[in-house]
Amino acid sequence: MAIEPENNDQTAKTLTPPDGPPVRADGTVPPAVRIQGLWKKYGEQIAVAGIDLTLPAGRFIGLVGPNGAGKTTTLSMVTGLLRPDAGQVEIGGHDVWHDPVAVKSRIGVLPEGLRLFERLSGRELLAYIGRLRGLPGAEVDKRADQLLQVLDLAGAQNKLVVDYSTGMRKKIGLAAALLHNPEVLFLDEPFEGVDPVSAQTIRGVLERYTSSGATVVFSSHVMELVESLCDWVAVMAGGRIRADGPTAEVRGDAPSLQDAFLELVGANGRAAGQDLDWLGGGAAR
Ligand SMILES: Nc1ncnc2c1ncn2[C@@H]1O[C@H](COP(=O)(O)OP(=O)(O)OP(=O)(O)O)[C@@H](O)[C@H]1O
Repeated sequence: MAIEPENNDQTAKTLTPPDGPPVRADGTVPPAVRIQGLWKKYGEQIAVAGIDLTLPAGRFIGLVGPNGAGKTTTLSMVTGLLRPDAGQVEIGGHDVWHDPVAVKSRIGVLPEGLRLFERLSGRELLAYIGRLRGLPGAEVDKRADQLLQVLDLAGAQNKLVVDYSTGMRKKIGLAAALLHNPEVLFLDEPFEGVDPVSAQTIRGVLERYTSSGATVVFSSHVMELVESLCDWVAVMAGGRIRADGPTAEVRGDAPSLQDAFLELVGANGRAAGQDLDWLGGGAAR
């Protein structure tokens, strides 16, 4: 499918946010994300139990928590993909549900279980997303070339997305989320299923992106990764925020963020498989 680029500078000016965090008229910078009283229940299951959380702009932020903590549900509500039962979310000072266009032009999202247009090539997918974002064709071409190159997808740019591997899907999804140079990028488990070389590549792209003043919020279970990448963390468990703040503060006196995390979510000292006395090659069957 050929998508002809069209020059539409005016729309691009409206939709493309400036580099770095936005500044209010009084010179202050609104937080990247402000969450107040956010609730979500699925039937009787409380997934998110009325959380309040403020994430500052220009940081590399990790949202961590055990399986079922409510991370995906929170990120889905914060990015406008899932309607909360109650509560309010603002991105850069704009309400996610009352001002969706302003919010969506400022954010990039790599959701969990990413759905892509499978019958487009990687290159066509970026061209299509660029047009949806209102970017001029020539600018989309330039950015797509650079993103495909940096993410090591240039050789696969004409391959259909349906034929991409898991890691390649993450990378083309990341390219699509970055194409319009958002102020805040939300990534749900961006490193899951990604080989160490690709993980290093993604990491480099994200570090470069935050160094220019943009904000990354990503969820992960890999504590070493979060500790080495993030300067701010929020720890979730049972639908609540257990701790949040600069990584060093949340870690406190614990030897590592992993230890602090286990303490915070109440998993320290939990018996690890003592009851499985039948398990193991040498045990009687
Ligand atoms: N669509 C749904 N219907 C019913 N329950 C759901 C649904 N989505 C999530 N839940 C429940 O809500 C809770 C939070 O789930 P969520 O996926 O947000 O957690 P998570 O922290 O992202 O977990 P993981 O790290 O395993 O991906 C869990 O108990 C889960 O079973």
